[in-house]
Amino acid sequence: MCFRNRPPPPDLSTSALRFGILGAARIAPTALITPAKTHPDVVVAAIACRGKGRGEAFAQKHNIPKTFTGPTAYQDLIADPDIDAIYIALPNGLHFEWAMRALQANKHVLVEKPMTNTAAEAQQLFALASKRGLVALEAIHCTFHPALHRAREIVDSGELGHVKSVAGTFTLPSLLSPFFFHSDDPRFRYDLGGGCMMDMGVYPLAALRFITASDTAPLAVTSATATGHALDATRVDRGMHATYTLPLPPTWNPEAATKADVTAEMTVDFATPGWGPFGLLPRSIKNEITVYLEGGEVFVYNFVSPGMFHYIKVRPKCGRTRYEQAYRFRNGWGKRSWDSYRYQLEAFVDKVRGHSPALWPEPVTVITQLKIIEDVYVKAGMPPRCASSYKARDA
Ligand SMILES: NC(=O)C1=CN([C@@H]2O[C@H](COP(=O)(O)OP(=O)(O)OC[C@H]3O[C@@H](n4cnc5c(N)ncnc54)[C@H](OP(=O)(O)O)[C@@H]3O)[C@@H](O)[C@H]2O)C=CC1
Ligand SMILES: O=C1OC[C@@H](O)[C@H](O)[C@H]1O
Repeated sequence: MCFRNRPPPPDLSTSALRFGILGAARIAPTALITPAKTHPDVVVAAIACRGKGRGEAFAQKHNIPKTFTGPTAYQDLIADPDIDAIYIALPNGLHFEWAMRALQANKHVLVEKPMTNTAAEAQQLFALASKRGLVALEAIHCTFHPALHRAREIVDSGELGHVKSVAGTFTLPSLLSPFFFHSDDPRFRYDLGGGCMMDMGVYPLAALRFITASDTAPLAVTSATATGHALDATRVDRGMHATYTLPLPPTWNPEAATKADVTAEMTVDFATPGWGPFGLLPRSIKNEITVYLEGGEVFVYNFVSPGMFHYIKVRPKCGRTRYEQAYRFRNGWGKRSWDSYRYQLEAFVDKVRGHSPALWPEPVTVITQLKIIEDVYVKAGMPPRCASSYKARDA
């Protein structure tokens, strides 16, 4: 548990950005409702939920003034002229349709990760946003946190020389898995864009691309091994291990850029089995990135939720190991109390307001990541996630 000073609630300006949420999702309070409480320019104004009772209870619990329920709830919320931006916290396979519908209604969109099921869909979505002058952001929150920026800075500083390889792991032990997911979770449904690579996989992939400044470069997938989920073993991955070659900018590692010897590796799992006799010994949660450089290693503990707690271990081959933490940017910007979701919201609002966010992923970053995910599935012998049947009228 983390005890940190919370700043007092800000005065809301009357012109604050008015968010509507699609889906009374578990992640909505963490990703938007709580961060919005400390953002002076954001109001969560409406929630849309298919179930009447659930929607009303959610609205009451989170003090959301307007509730849309029933089969047309999502479309009704999107059509509300009182709403400026839509937060889409639906199963992955529905992101494209509802983000497109929201953009068509001239709303900005904050879309949960992964942005869409396919790279082509993300391309279409960004094209529409750009055509209409709207903001579209994929909510890979950890890359907005100063901790990942600091790790990138250390790697980039050259103090440990050139990058040789990078590894990211985000796994949950099988013992804890049932506390996180029900058996009917959309994460296990192929038709809803499920699979561990689509879910937990987006974090190490985005983080290792970000920390090594290869976030706009196409990674070549060199191997991928999926462990099928018991509910749909040939299409839905419970776990995924993938390796890549990483085209780092030549200024970083000229030798490697020509020999393509910078490698990346990632492992994700919804439910890593135990080990030892009969697999009875439990594993722990793993949530870490390591960059191996010529002169040592940079290790980030808890790269997924660094706002809660994290550390960056810089371990030179010669010399003393040091530990760093970064809850604010080096220039002092940010707040110790902000988590990654709060930094992400700050960036979103800055973009809508025409200011320069501390980080803004270009469409190519998001589209490339989805293409890499498609390649991973193919390499692992599983079908890439299916495209939405939704046909946008204005795309
Ligand atoms: N940024 C982050 O840290 C996290 C992001 N996520 C992402 O957020 C999204 C939602 O995840 P999570 O909060 O766990 O999801 P939940 O299962 O808690 O909620 C999903 C919502 O989707 C709606 N929904 C609409 N159609 C369906 C359907 N066919 N089956 C199931 N639900 C449906 C439901 O809304 P209704 O209320 O209308 O019934 C439900 O509330 C995912 O894309 C996931 O990847 C998830 C966890 C963490
Ligand atoms: O942070 C997370 O951890 C567990 C995942 O299933 C979830 O979707 C993800 O965003």
